[in-house]
Amino acid sequence: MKKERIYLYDTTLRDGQQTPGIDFSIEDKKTIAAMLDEFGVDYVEGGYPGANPTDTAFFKRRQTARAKFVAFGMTKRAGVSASNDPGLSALLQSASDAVCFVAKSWDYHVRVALGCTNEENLEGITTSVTAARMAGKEAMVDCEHFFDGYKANPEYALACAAAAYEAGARWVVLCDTNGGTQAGEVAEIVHAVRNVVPGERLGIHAHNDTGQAVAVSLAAIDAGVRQVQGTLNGLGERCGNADLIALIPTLMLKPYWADRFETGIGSHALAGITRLSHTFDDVLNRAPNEQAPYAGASAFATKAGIHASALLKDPATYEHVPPEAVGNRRRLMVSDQGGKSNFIAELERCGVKVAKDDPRLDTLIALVKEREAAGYAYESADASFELLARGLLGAIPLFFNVLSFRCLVERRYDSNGLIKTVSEAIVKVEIDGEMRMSVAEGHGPVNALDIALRKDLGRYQSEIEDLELVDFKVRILNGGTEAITRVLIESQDGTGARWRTVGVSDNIIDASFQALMDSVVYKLMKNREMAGLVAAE
Ligand SMILES: CC(=O)SCCNC(=O)CCNC(=O)[C@H](O)C(C)(C)COP(=O)(O)OP(=O)(O)OC[C@H]1O[C@@H](n2cnc3c(N)ncnc32)[C@H](O)[C@@H]1OP(=O)(O)O
Ligand SMILES: CC(=O)C(=O)O
Repeated sequence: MKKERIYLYDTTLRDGQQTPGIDFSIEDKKTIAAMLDEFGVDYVEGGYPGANPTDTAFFKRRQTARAKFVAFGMTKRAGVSASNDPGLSALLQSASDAVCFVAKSWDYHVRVALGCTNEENLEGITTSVTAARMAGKEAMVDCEHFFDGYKANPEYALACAAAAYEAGARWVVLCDTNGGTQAGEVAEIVHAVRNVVPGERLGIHAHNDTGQAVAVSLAAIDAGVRQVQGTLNGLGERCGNADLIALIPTLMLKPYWADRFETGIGSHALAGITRLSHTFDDVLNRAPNEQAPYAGASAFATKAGIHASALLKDPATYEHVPPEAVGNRRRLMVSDQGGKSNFIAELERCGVKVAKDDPRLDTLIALVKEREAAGYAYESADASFELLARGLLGAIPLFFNVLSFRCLVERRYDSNGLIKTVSEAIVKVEIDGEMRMSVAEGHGPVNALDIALRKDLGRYQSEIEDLELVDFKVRILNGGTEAITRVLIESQDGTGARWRTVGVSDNIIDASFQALMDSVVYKLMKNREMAGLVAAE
């Protein structure tokens, strides 16, 4: 059976830009357009030329090599001719391959938001599409509020879709602008629209206000539309748009879709989708969503011993698709939910081999479970786990011995009576039989301790110069005056490697110091490339 083509339309740079807190620079836009182009989507909607200086400048030249570069904007205003509408002119003069017009298709909006007649709105659609085509551009129309409009006045919503189609729009896109339409309703309405516009000219643009944007988009495809609009990581106004990072693998890997449809994305590119998702988060300067379908760090992770045991026998037992297909990886994590299989897999990842019947493995598991009950979280602290395991199963050199540490937080008043809070720390360590004492001031007690600990480690000092703390999280595990505190620290070094360590105590400074110590010791151990050297033989 010949597969039908689904066209992928990305609106990250336009609807994504409408997300609260998102403000792309022109350089961001160029980077993102290039990423999308290389990935293989069919259309990149670059923004709204004429609406702001960034978008106007961005449309001075074509920004994609392969994908069609689309300018977005509204249809001609009522009461002016096409040639006298500055908004329309900006779209037509932009260096785009296509123009996507947003048009009203709900008579209530025509009356309230536009304040013109239904006929004037239809005329605006026809005139705008014709003008874009005459300018040599592919024209398409986003029928705003189409589903709500159809429910209120089906004849008028259909007349808007038909006007766009009859004027020669390549795509008539049905938008669930307020994001409340249910998947079943969308399917029903798409079937009705196909009486006036053929499915191969219809698109869907869904918002995620009920958490169903991907489901709604798939329902529309099932009902006959052949273009789907969405964004990277589901960015978009309010709760976002259909997430292309979830939608594309579903279309390509699930036989229900893949047996009938194809996209312009190859399987090699699909294996880069996790990287695409994370690189995009980097551009936004935000942490990736660990639970994101397909691309999240937890998407193929398990803590559960029963799952890990079966996964090691055959990954298909607990995976709906192979993680490699989307460039992600399987993670069997150690925790109080894990059995021997989780531990053996994690130890192997660290380069430590241990037999399933080695009694030290039972000791390690018991120790991890006991410590987790006390508040440690080893699934989030890979380096602390490795140190614990290597200490128990093999050997870790005693690089240095901390004899004591002290922390002081003092509130001082200067001569003008202004308050200044100062943190000071003193750390005493013994290295090669010699005692060294370091004193440091910091922005807070933990910062002061960190500086003091890393100030003078004798012959190891040069090895930790590139060590950097990149994240510090504190969690109070129980309330009251005897609260237990868990500190998680993320560190990195000049090689770009990152590792996480944990400390737990009823004293936040003590918990922080444990996590700091683990970070430094892990770095020294990593430097020596100890993998294999301390394996439990
Ligand atoms: C569903 C969506 O996401 S659609 C995309 C929404 N995105 C944006 O609005 C972002 C970019 N927008 C902008 O920068 C500005 O709104 C501009 C530059 C487009 C227009 O700015 P202004 O001229 O100051 O108008 P303003 O934003 O106040 O109001 C929008 C106007 O467009 C009109 N309009 C809205 N949709 C349409 C349409 N499809 N066709 C014709 N006119 C329309 C409104 O009736 C309103 O007209 P009015 O000024 O006579 O009341
Ligand atoms: C066009 C658009 O973004 C919408 O209707 O939601």
